[in-house]
Amino acid sequence: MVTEFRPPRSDEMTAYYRVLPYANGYPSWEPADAAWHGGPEPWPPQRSPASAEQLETWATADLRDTAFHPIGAFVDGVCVGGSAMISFEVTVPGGGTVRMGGVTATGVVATHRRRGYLRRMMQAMFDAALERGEPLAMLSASEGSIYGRFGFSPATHRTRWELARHEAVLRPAEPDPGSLELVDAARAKEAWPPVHAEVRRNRVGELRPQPGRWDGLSDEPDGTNGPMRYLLHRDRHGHVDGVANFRLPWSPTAAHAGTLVVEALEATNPVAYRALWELLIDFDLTKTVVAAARPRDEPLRWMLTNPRAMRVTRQTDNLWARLLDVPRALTQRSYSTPGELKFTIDGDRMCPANNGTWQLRTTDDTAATCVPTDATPDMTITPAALGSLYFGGMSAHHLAYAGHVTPHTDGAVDALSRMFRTDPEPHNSFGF
Ligand SMILES: CC(=O)SCCNC(=O)CCNC(=O)[C@H](O)C(C)(C)COP(=O)(O)OP(=O)(O)OC[C@H]1O[C@@H](n2cnc3c(N)ncnc32)[C@H](O)[C@@H]1OP(=O)(O)O
Repeated sequence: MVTEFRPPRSDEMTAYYRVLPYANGYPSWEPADAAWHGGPEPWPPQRSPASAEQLETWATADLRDTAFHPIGAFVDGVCVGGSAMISFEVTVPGGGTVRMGGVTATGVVATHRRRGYLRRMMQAMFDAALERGEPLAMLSASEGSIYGRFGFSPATHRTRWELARHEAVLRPAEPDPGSLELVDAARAKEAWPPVHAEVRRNRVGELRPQPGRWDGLSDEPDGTNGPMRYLLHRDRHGHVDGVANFRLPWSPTAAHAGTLVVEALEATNPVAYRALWELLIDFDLTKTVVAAARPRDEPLRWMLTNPRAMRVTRQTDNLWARLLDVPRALTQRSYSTPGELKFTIDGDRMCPANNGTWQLRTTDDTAATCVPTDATPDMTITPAALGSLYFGGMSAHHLAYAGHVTPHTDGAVDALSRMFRTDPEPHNSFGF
């Protein structure tokens, strides 16, 4: 038996897709009570396996895409597993961007699982990302127990909340000098990228969108979910500074009838943000608003006269991060305070160059250095914990309490927390 882990050849691309759950109509994520989509179903609606034509379309597009790096597991020439990394840029603390390999499209056929094929594909993808100069990897995890062993750890989070219309009363504010407009998909496609570009500059965790990111926006109904609706906000000068899209799905049950589902809402300033929500939370003939992929630190809560009216129905990790090249990644973000930390990493089997003791020095001008040192470390950090700390959304104290950070000197965890924490929290509004 010959087992290989390598990129699929162009004539193997459709076989490669056939091993992936989403191409087969199999579920792609775990069931959950309050599903990520707005509806009440715990799993996404059933999909048919992709047609031969669909597979060809994906293959043609992905073969042209220089940012798409597929990998396959082949047994005697037959593809039994697949994964891919997409080259992205992600916003990091300080507002800069870092090159990142986003792991996606992962599956091993059910007959070949638990034989180490994913581990081998992951190692090959890490090695290739390092060669391309990507010091970070990220992914969204189908199940929470799989990816910690590869050094990933939650870096951004998302929240699903519901708001009953009769309780959704906003605190008074100055009148909005701008305006709102309902538009079609073609207009939304034009308006969205510049709004997202500005949001992305100011939000740690946001990704530079892939080409074609908004191509799928449409006015066509999606079964009982109905058509997508698009709402723009313009400032007093007519510049678009906020966009939202939402649906009004049909429901067979009285309990879920009258739900307005907000798919996404992005605004570059608080006035646009408030104006978009003001319309959506008081939409005639609805009774509930559901937003399924929102940041944990949603300011709308604090615009309500009754903050408790926003009921969180699900909160979990979103993107997980993994530092592939510790010194390179750490010197590409900036830090809240100047300082110096010496920390040890050991046990990183997949990226062994990360092991050792490092001295991280940050200064007022936000430049940082990270070099090997023989000095006594202030703490030991697990490779995975560094992924959570990197984006600044995870408490160093929590990680120490849970045993992921072991302090060796007094005040080490306080210093780690002061230097790494970010506000607002990291968030990313779309995945990959
Ligand atoms: C980033 C994304 O794309 S998320 C989508 C992931 N895909 C899916 O969930 C689809 C269904 N599942 C699958 O196709 C496969 O089970 C995969 C891809 C998750 C894992 O592939 P495998 O080849 O079976 O994984 P592999 O044998 O390399 O396992 C490596 C380790 O992870 C563990 N592991 C693998 N899958 C799971 C799981 N679902 N739950 C818990 N542990 C798991 C293995 O036990 C093994 O543990 P070890 O390090 O202690 O030896």
